[in-house]
Amino acid sequence: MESDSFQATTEAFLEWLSKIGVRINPKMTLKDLKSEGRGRGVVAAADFEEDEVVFCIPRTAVLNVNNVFAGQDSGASKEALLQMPNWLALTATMMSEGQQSDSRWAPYLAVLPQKLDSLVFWSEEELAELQASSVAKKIGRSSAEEMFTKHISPLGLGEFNVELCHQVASVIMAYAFDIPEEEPAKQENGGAEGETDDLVSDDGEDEKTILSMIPLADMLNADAERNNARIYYENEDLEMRTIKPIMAGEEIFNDYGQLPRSDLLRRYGYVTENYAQYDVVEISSASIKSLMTEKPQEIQSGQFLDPLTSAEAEERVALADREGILEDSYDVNIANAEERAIPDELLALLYLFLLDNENLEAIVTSQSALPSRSKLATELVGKVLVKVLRHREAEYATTLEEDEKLLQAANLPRRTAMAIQVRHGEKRVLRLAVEEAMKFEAANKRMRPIRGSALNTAKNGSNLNNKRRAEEVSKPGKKGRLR
Ligand SMILES: C[S@@+](CC[C@H](N)C(=O)[O-])C[C@H]1O[C@@H](n2cnc3c(N)ncnc32)[C@H](O)[C@@H]1O
Repeated sequence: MESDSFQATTEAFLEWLSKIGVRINPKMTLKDLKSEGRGRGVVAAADFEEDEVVFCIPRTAVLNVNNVFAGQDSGASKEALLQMPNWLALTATMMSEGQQSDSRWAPYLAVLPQKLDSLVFWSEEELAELQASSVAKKIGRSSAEEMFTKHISPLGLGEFNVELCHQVASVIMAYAFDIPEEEPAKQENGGAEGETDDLVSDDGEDEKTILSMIPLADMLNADAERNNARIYYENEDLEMRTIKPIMAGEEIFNDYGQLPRSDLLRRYGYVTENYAQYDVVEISSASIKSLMTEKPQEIQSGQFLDPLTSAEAEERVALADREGILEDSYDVNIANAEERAIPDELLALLYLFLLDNENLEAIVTSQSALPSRSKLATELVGKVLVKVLRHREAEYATTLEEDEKLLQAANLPRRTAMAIQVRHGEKRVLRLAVEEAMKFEAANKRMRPIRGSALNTAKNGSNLNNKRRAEEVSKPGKKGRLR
């Protein structure tokens, strides 16, 4: 029976862990949580205090390129692996270990899943349910395949096929940790220059890290607000410790990061409501430019903003670039204590598109600079932003309300339900941003004129004298972020 073999594999894994020196707090258990949709998970069998060790893993038990090739100074395989990005080198290493029945890590490899629900495995039809979510363009299936063929195929690992590579690489994406490298190994690891390792995040610090599979540490599930443990790397051993008291019967959760559900689905193949707070929608600067150039925009009934010519739009885009606020796309979020829903840079781009010629020239010649956020948020910027956000929402094939109805229906296939949750969350982000943009009320005095308008625009803008302007500017010619 499947559950018998699942249990037997778990037991063999636990036995192996103790043989290789992993010390496990007897108060933790590794449980079958399949009925709750979470595979295996770590559960407290008795109460834990805050900062108690759940388990301790010697570095030698970790599966990474250094440990697999420990003691081997050079050699064709190792040399080839060192030329690859980290995630690809680990993929090759795991594939190689997976083909050796006497692999030191065999009982560990046996508990790893054959397949996840991460987006790389979705069919075209399933992906279509994500509608206009930007995540659909970030899966990178074919670029990964090019890498497999270029780097892994020539290694002659016996069984090579692209599906197997995807399987292993997706497990790495969902299970691996980037851990600080040990001192003696410092010279040994690293991807080829110029090739980025975008499967895992690097904290951006100088510390050298190595992508590693850490047996048992990767059996912890995660669920945004339920995080109650974390891994510490400072010691010789890697330690999983509680970060708050945990009661008997509670699951022990790691933290996979503040991921929007789109990315959680892409990388880990699941979503939960607790991640909705991190949902995000991308607004491309190209879409804003085309809205500003394509036709007169009705700002409100009978009042129109004339389109810019392509040359005028280009000039403003170049200025945005010079001012350091041009991005390919801007993330609109759900506001929280650390972050605003609508980024300053997006407001600044709209502001530059909407400035009248005199005030545009003042910025071009560095007589004035982009103002602070409160002054960027003019009534006109708000109205145009509402258009941009609604235009973005219209790119999704269904409405927020239709998605709500669909989500209430029982028996949706798992992937369809997850896709609807993602696209529904993104539409909610857009609706909340519209509410915020509608509250913008800073004066429009520097903004381009609106035909048939009661909006307060050019009448003050054209009279603006330099003294008044100087009150609002920060350093003339100052470049850079507004935050
Ligand atoms: C690091 S592993 C955790 C161990 C995993 N449950 C197992 O049985 O191997 C990450 C994977 O666990 C699953 N997972 C983690 N947290 C989850 C959650 N809150 N709900 C559902 N699945 C979860 C997802 O399949 C994810 O890709």
